[in-house]
Amino acid sequence: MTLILASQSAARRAMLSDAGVPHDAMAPGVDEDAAKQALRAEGNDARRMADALAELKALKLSRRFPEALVLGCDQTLAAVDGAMFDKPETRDEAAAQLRALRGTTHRLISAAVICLGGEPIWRHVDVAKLAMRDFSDGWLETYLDAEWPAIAGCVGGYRLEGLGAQLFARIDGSYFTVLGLPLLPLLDYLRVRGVLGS
Ligand SMILES: Nc1nc2c(ncn2[C@H]2C[C@H](O)[C@@H](COP(=O)(O)OP(=O)(O)OP(=O)(O)O)O2)c(=O)[nH]1
Repeated sequence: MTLILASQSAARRAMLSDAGVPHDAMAPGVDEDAAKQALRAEGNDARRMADALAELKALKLSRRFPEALVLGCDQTLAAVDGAMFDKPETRDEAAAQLRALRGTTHRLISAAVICLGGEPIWRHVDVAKLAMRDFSDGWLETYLDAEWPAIAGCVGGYRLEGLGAQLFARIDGSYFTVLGLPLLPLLDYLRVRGVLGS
């Protein structure tokens, strides 16, 4: 049975490929901004947002390919005060987000939903807690000189790998969840489904 990844995320595609999961990747073709706005207006928290957006993406392609397993994913960030951050559109926005997060612990919530025949059949939400150190403004500029615009596609305005490791004092949770996919629970399920060997 084919697995379709309903995602344009390079990180998600790489995680699946590197883990030996055969899949086709396709853009989910949903208006995420409109969906996020509606979900926020309904008062959904970061966890519910991630789960609902992951399902939306998976459902959209599952209706087109009802015979395939379709995986949708989404990641949200909740700051210690409950504020939600998304992907920065400018370097200044990335700087502002990182200044707001430094010296605090925030949560990255990564959700995955699998649909078959237009119906959700599996879902998992995983949370990582990241304690960001109180880095200096000077160090922040060094980081952005090196990492902008590569971090423009990342929730929170950072990549953990590479120089991004210097942002953090401590991380509790899965590396994969930080990169946007609850990979280990997904692999478990794919073994149950017989997509992967056990
Ligand atoms: N390489 C890397 N990517 C990260 C990291 N943290 C988050 N990301 C990326 C993974 C996802 O592509 C993106 C999370 O944003 P979304 O969940 O909205 O996914 P995105 O719009 O990129 O793709 P999709 O909606 O799945 O088509 O941030 C990290 O530490 N390293």
